[in-house]
Amino acid sequence: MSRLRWLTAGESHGPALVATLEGLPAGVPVTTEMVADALARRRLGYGRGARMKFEKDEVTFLGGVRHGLTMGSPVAVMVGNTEWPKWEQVMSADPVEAGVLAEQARNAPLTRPRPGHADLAGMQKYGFDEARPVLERASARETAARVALGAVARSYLKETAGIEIVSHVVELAAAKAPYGVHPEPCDVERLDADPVRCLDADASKAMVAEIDQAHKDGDTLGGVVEVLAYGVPVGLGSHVHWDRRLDARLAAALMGIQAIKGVEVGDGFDLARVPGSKAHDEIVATENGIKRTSGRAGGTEGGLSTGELLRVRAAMKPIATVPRALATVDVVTGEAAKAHHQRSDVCAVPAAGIVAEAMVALVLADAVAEKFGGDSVAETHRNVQSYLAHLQIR
Ligand SMILES: Cc1cc2nc3c(=O)[nH]c(=O)nc-3n(C[C@H](O)[C@H](O)[C@H](O)COP(=O)(O)O)c2cc1C
Ligand SMILES: C=C(O[C@@H]1CC(C(=O)O)=C[C@@H](OP(=O)(O)O)[C@H]1O)C(=O)O
Repeated sequence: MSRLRWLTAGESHGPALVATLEGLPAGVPVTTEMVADALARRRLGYGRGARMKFEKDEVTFLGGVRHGLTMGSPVAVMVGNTEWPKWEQVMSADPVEAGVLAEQARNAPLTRPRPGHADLAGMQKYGFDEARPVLERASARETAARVALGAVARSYLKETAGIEIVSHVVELAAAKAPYGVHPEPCDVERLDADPVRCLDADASKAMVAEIDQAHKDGDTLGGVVEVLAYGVPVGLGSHVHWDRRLDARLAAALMGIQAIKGVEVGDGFDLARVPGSKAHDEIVATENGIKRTSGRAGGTEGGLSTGELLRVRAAMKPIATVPRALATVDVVTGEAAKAHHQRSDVCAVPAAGIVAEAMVALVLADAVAEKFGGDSVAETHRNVQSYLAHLQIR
């Protein structure tokens, strides 16, 4: 089934994140600049914390790419954490003398687990007496590695099938963009220039105001992002088994992003609130072939892509490290305490949109590789063209 395999490793304050992607054909255009640009987009967004301002993402390809093209071998990419020098002892892979560690304020044991994070359950499960070994990996810093692989997957999708992916913020706390299906790709540069990556100017202003207020209140916010994929051919995924369904694969991938608590395909939960006559996309014959009259289903039916615009949404909970710290228990004393808080994002919804784009790209790349195979980009492209040219019903 799955033709692509991918993994990430690395901690938030370790030397680097690394990621590998295996199963791509040869000939996918990939450059360091392409990945660096994708990572720069992940750093965008009003409401992010201090670390985003001073940390740089240092991209190095370790394998799989030569002279700007993949070779068919596993792609390995490293994203350096420029914070590392401050954490060299605290996060050292090799043992460090107790005396040296004791001098490190950063090494103070984190015994007041933060609600909404993996801290407490992770400490209990893995047998740690403080949260550092849990939070280092649970941190959304890891999403930089996914975005790096997502950039490679996007290039593959564009070259082989002409698929383009973009996300935008549709809700941020109480501020909401008007409903729209967006049949044509937007100007991505303009969208990225918006402080919250929202397509509606009035909603964008309201979202910025929400963030300013939360900042003043010592609070944090969540929101909803929508990912649109243009040019997805009919027939990715399948109705024949639950784990082949494209909608299920997209939902799992989006839910796998830190802090994502809900996923919708197309109109999602709203579809449950309207009668069937208003819930589905009717099929009509047009000069350009068979089409749907609306995009409520979000481009999948029965677990298969329909060839219409793919549209999925992900809901992010508010940042869990709330400045006005939440109640917890000090696990050493057993006494009531306030959760650890040093610095944090007020809102990371625009960044979560970029991560969601990467996850959608990886799922679609897997589905394209599975359906069309090929060991070179040219071969995959030929297979896509031939399939589309020979569709019996169109
Ligand atoms: C792009 C991005 C940035 C994030 N930044 C922060 C942050 O600065 N502080 C924080 O407490 N949580 C942040 N989070 C969320 C936490 O990592 C997440 O809430 C936590 O791991 C627990 O979420 P879970 O219950 O979904 O696993 C961020 C998430 C994403 C996707
Ligand atoms: C570093 C990134 O995001 C981090 C995600 C994060 C969390 O708890 O998820 C907490 C913050 O890190 P720190 O605890 O070091 O301040 C964010 O800055 C990043 O996105 O590159």
